[in-house]
Amino acid sequence: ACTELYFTGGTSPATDILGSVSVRNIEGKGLGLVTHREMRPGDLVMAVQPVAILHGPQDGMPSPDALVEHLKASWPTMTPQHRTIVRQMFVGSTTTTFIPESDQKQSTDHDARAESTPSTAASVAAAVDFQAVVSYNAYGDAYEDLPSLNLRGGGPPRSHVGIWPHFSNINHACAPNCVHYVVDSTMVVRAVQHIAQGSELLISYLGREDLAPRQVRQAALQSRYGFACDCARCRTEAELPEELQALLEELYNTIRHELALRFEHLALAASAEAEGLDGGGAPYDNFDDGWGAEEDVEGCVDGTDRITSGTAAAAGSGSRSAGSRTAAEVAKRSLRNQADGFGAPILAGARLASLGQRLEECARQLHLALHDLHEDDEVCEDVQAHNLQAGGGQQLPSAEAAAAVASPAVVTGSGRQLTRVQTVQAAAYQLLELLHLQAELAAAAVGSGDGSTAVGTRAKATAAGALQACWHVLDAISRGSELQVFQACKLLSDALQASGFSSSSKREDANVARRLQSTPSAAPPEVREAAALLGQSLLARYGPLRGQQLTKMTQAAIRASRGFF
Ligand SMILES: C[S@@+](CC[C@H](N)C(=O)[O-])C[C@H]1O[C@@H](n2cnc3c(N)ncnc32)[C@H](O)[C@@H]1O
Repeated sequence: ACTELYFTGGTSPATDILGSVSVRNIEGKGLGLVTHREMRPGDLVMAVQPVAILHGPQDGMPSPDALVEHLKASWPTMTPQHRTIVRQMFVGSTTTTFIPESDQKQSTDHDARAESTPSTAASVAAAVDFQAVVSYNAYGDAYEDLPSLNLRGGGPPRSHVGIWPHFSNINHACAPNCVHYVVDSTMVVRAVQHIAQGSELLISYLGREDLAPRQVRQAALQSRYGFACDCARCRTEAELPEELQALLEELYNTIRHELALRFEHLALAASAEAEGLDGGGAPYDNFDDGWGAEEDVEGCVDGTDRITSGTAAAAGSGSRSAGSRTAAEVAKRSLRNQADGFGAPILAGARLASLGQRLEECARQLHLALHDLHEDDEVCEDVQAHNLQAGGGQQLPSAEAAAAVASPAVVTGSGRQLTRVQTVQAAAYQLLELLHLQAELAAAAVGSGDGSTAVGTRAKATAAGALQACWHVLDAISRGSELQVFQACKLLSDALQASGFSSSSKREDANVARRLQSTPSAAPPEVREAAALLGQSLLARYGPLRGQQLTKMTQAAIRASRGFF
């Protein structure tokens, strides 16, 4: 259902499409949305039009305050149904009384009568806490779904801040069973897992912060939405040994506040050097990575987050790249942007080597912790442990530990409950991303030399392994997310290039999806495997697409991912 939405230029369904779902009281959470039938990955939960929305340029997302003013101003002309929806929205307390479905129409009619004159509408408006409605229910992002924007031939991506009916009833989980995104002005929600009939439908409120360890996620949710998250992932992570939880937090801080910045500095220095400037001596800690201080993030529209307060949206630039990319992504993007100016001397240089050592040391610590966890974990059936046990833990050299941590075999768990190992990997996601980047750079540096050394081959294997591990981590905690789709695109592009199935020319790449579909057996196994992973991500995000539609969506996703990384 609703696949046309992705392909037709800017037109949105005139009416809301709602799957078989309804609002229920959920213990400890107030209201929530449950499904009346079993759902599969890709099933549509809803495609709904906003009650109120403001658009802006990508780097100028409208502020929550502007949305508050917009709501107030449009109140008199809003449909009675929309007014009722807004008045019943969560405003900071979970004591909202649940209105049974059978009474909802009645109450809507009653509200419509009560507000039929402008003066009653004005007095009702005075009683609505618009600020709180926006704080707890609005959602903003620096851009809409990029592959479908691409398909619809839309112009530059627009930012948006809005409120959508039904969507605002969905509660949060750190490894949710649904994905959500905006196409034009339509909010689309789809199931990304098998969901049993009667289960609660859940999304993530966190954006990229869902790649952080439990303490960081919990602090964000508490300060922005006022609740202590007790989801399955949080509970599993809370049961990890305390030292391991502390290590994950430490690794997260090291990666985010130190190593990603150093990688970015390396990129800037490289480009300065390429231009003949003396950029190499600048202290890395003077670089602004676009994240701002941790405290600054609080209370802003954080990328894919909902709005957290009426204060200025997206502190700083208001763009998703500042608000919700991981620090590793920022570094990656920066490096790729500079790719033209990159010279082998920098890539092969001492700085890359010392960064690599720091990363490998982090990976070694994580490897040892995973090794202990595995030994400790008698029922860890779906974890293939060979790479955890390789080298007997303590003795494993750090480079091999890095390769082992980056191996996707660690995260092949397919059970519906996250394993403890999967929660550890998810909390260390940014380490995997940087390992991938570092290995890719190392391979490129060797490649620019004699191009065929064992070091280069190993680096390439580590890079591919780390990228696959990233995909699997995302499959466990945010299947169907934009990031998972884009990581799959990168995997496919890399596999195509490595196998020689496709040249690196863009024109050639644009035909990749078509060729893969028409002659799948002609593709080498690693290409078919990467194409299958991309297919899974696309199914979860966009529902079942067939023939031409799937080909077009694959091409659009690959194009959009190029602009992203
Ligand atoms: C957009 S509303 C979601 C619907 C809301 N539960 C209601 O009663 O209308 C967001 C609020 O729901 C509550 N909430 C969402 N996810 C929760 C969770 N996992 N645990 C507890 N409360 C949650 C929090 O109070 C949060 O501020």
